[in-house]
Amino acid sequence: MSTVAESTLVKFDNVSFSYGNTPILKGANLAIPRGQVVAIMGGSGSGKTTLLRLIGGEIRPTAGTVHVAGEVVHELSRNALFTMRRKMGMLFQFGALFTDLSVFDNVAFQMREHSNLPEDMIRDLVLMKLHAVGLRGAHHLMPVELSGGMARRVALARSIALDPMLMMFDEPFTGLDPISLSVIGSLIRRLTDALGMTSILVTHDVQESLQIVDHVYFLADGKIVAHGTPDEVRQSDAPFVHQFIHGEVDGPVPFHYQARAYADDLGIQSGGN
Ligand SMILES: Nc1ncnc2c1ncn2[C@@H]1O[C@H](COP(=O)(O)OP(=O)(O)OP(=O)(O)O)[C@@H](O)[C@H]1O
Repeated sequence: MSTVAESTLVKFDNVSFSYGNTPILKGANLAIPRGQVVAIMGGSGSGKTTLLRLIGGEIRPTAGTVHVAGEVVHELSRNALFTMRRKMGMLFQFGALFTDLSVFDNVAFQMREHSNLPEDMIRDLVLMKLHAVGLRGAHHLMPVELSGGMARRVALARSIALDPMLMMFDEPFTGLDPISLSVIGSLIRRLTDALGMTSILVTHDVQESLQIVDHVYFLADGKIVAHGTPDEVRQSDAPFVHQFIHGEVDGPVPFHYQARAYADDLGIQSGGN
């Protein structure tokens, strides 16, 4: 019997994870309700992508449990994990399109691979997904003919081809001009609502994500150290949250990578004696 509430889609219970001897997550706790768009923020290398990979079952926690839709991901059989993954869509920053396939065939690809739908139905579904991202008229183009923003929208249409329950976005805004960036942001929000999905966004783009998310989680030192609604985080006095939201160079997330004393590197004696 599942102990995870019906309304919770993703839950981390005391999850730890290490790459070799390097601990990345150290007892992280997190609960993401169904239907929400949430952002995970944290310093570079804090483990945000690792968190997504744990949800997708690509890697296993060294301690604790990751629940998705009431199932413990790392206890699933190979087949069950495969089925679960088909309910997850992923859009990564460098999630390139197949360059030798048209826009239409890029979006149709997964439907053809993973369903027995007849071609006329695939055609209608592909055009519907492309319409949702505003690119039905571009179905015949090749990826090389698209702008960066259009390519990202096609990748988005492709990632929702199989109507996922959960979408994971890793840096979806990187490299986009301001207009394309807000188009992608509002599409993430609108598609999540219209398709009844849940979306997790890993991003450094604070201002854009605060416009579209329901909740923000801050990851630091292997744990979720703070979370709240956009209004709560904007008003937060917590130093870590403040540094992030206001883009301050130094703070709890240090500017300098940990180093020995400067004097030692320069080969001079440090002061005092
Ligand atoms: N396959 C791997 N093997 C060993 N170390 C890894 C591997 N993948 C990531 N790491 C390390 O684990 C840490 C966390 O990586 P992760 O990609 O989860 O961070 P992140 O928060 O997404 O970072 P960024 O914002 O810079 O993308 C980093 O220090 C990274 O160098």
